[in-house]
Amino acid sequence: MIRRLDSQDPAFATQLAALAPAGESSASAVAARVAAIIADVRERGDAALLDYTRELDRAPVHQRSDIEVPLTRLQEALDGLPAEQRGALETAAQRIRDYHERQRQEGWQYHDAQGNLLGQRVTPLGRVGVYVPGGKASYPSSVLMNALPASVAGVADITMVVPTPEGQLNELVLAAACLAGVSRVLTIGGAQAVAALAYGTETIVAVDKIVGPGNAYVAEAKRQVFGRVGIDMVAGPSEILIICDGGTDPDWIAMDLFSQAEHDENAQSLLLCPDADYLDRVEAAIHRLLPEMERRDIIGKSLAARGALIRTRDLDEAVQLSNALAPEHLELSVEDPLTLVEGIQAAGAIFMGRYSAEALGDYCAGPNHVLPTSGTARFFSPLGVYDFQKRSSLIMCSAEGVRELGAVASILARGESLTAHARSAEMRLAKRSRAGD
Ligand SMILES: NC(=O)c1ccc[n+]([C@@H]2O[C@H](COP(=O)([O-])OP(=O)(O)OC[C@H]3O[C@@H](n4cnc5c(N)ncnc54)[C@H](O)[C@@H]3O)[C@@H](O)[C@H]2O)c1
Ligand SMILES: N[C@H](CO)Cc1c[nH]c[nH+]1
Ligand SMILES: [Zn+2]
Repeated sequence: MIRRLDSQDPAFATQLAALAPAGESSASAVAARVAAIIADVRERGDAALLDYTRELDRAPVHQRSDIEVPLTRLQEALDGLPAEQRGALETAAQRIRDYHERQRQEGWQYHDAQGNLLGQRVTPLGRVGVYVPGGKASYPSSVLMNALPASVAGVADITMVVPTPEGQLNELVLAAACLAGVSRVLTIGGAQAVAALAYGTETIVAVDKIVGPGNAYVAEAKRQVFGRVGIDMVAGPSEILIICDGGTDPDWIAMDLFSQAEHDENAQSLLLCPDADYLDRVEAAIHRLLPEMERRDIIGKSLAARGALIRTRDLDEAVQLSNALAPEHLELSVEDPLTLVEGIQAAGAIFMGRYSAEALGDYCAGPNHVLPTSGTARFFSPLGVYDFQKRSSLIMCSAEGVRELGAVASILARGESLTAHARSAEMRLAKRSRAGD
């Protein structure tokens, strides 16, 4: 059910490469389908949205108002939650907000030696679209993780889209949208929702940036509309990579592997450990615990397709392999994680020590659970407040301050044969700023 690999095996590199996400052929079929959906939504607007939502989500939507959830319904959902669920959601929201408040960037400025003011102004994006996945499961936690950083950044208009298969609203998702201060909720999903957010329709105002995870159709649609709007990242299926020294309860590790496998058949769960006996015990735990899982079919398929228990030479080699894979979630389930973490170069989120289950980060630890996947942690970061802030450079030259700058600019502009640039700078060297002075 889950393969065993050994890093000392000559075939290891090939075996590891075979665990990469789905290949080019399925990707190009998805790309073609997505391009057609985007073109259709651009052409037919709301009518196309209604058609795709009926076809792909099997939802009974016939007019524009059928795909919008009134804001009063969000408050009703929050008020109607059992006290235990409401408490958990509010605790998670508060912890996520507290963490993200620390990410907010402020502008800055200074005066140079010539008396010119230089600086950076930081402002929130005006309007963002938040994609909340909803095809195979509902994700109230993703509502909080996407919308709260936008709200902390000061985004005034947060449009949330979420598919509702068969038209079934999820009360926790609506309640989370209420807590996160979402401005508008539309029950649409997939490439059609991304297209509507990027280009606008009769009833949906186009946004400046689209964030949030989703399946292959959502990821591809975000890739295709990038440039028209900003996006956070192109996320693939969920991943977990665990480095263990053999000292953690094997049941805990088996369950941590399941926790990402249960998201998707294409999710990836890897365990790296130098102790072969320990890997035997984890494998036994996997076989014993899997039948108890509600989503055992998905977990089983995911572990068989992309999972592996890998014996490494030592923990240092495990760190090197992890750096090469740059996993979305990395657990350092070892005695001294603070030393091991020093060697980690790329990972979306790092969970340190035997108690730090990845699942805690998914819901309520505080850091964001929207993370780079498929090796993109080499250059992408977790979703954060910084994704909802933009920066403008500030330059204010004084009559005295311009002298040195103008002379330098003039020389460099003439070196580029850009006479207008040069003269624009030179004119300010000689004259006062106001005509007639
Ligand atoms: N990274 C994160 O933070 C995070 C959080 C939660 C979920 N996830 C991931 O997000 C994904 C969610 O996927 P999902 O499918 O459950 O929900 P989803 O909302 O991403 O996708 C559902 C939509 O896909 C579209 N779709 C499905 N089949 C299609 C087809 N044949 N043609 C065109 N469009 C089609 C439909 O429009 C449907 O509304 C999973 O991979 C999960 O692991 C990631
Ligand atoms: N593990 C997912 C991100 O890869 C996030 C999530 C939401 N709910 C449970 N898990
Ligand atoms: Zn998860």
